[in-house]
Amino acid sequence: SDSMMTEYNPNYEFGGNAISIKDLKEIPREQLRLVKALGQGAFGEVYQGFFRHRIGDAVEMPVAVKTLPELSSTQAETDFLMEALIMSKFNHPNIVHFIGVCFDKHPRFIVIELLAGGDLKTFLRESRPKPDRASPLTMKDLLICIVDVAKGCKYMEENRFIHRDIAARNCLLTTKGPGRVVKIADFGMARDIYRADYYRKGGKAMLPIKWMPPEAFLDGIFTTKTDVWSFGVLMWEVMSLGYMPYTGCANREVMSLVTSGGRLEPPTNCPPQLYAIMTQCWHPNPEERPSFSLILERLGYCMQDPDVIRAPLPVYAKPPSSERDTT
Ligand SMILES: C[C@@H](Oc1cc(-c2cccc(S(C)(=O)=O)c2)cnc1N)c1cc(F)ccc1N1NC=CN1
Repeated sequence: SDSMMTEYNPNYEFGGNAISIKDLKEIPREQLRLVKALGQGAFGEVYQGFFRHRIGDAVEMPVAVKTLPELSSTQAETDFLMEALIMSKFNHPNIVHFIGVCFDKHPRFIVIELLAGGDLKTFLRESRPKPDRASPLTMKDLLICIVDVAKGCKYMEENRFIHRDIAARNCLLTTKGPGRVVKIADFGMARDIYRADYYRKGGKAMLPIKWMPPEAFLDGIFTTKTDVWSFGVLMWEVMSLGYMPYTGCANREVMSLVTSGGRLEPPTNCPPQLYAIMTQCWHPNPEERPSFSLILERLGYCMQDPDVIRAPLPVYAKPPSSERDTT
């Protein structure tokens, strides 16, 4: 057997028990059918495909397949394994469902549920009001997206798992249409840090500075309150329909702005009750930031508040020329 099976077999501990590679569900490759590329993941191409539970089954389940290129470093192999271990332990409706792996030989695959609505950031940008049509979304739709992510975050908080990269780009939708459910679907940052006790991908360039609190980018301190800060930025992303936070600012400018108390402005038409939750998530003192269970409670009140629910979404306004989107 090759390096994946022998040299690197890091154990992973989640919610009290340790697991390792042997606990991962191995899928026979013949039960998988890759159809089309969805885009580049952190390692290699991500494909849309189908998974047949049993050979001969007529029913095929749509899946997303993360691939690890054959010529990958040992580090990448370990990271890939760690990501599978992390995802395999979650069990929550607002966290992407892990199906299994093909680790018997190259190319290695991680198979997860396919969320046909694509990522949340793209969905928000596509849902902006256009000159010829108002946004198809209501304030309630946006609030439901935010509540879905908060539920996933609450589950991670309860299991003392720190995600480190909560952002609209890392969330997916079951569908773009009504009844959509948002799920947290990318654990790359947590995987990197879990495996190495410092962030090794090379300096600040790789860090999601605009989603990080001061204690994280200044002192490398990460707790569940780090995810609370990032969740506040995700709320801002949703309410602005997918704008890049701190539009036009470089990471260094954001770091000095935020450390001197500067914060994101309320998005157009954002109900003050929602902006209040965002600013609580951005409290300079991590302990003063609300827990995800408290955030969910406050979001619940917003869902019951007609002033919030009935607030209109912004009508068509030419995006500011400086709204350069670089993610
Ligand atoms: C790994 C990948 O996972 C998925 C992507 C899409 C998915 C992503 C985009 C578009 C479509 S779709 C609407 O064409 O079916 C489906 C659907 N389901 C997934 N499980 C992913 C998870 C994320 F949290 C964020 C982005 C991506 N990727 N990776 C490569 C492209 N996106």
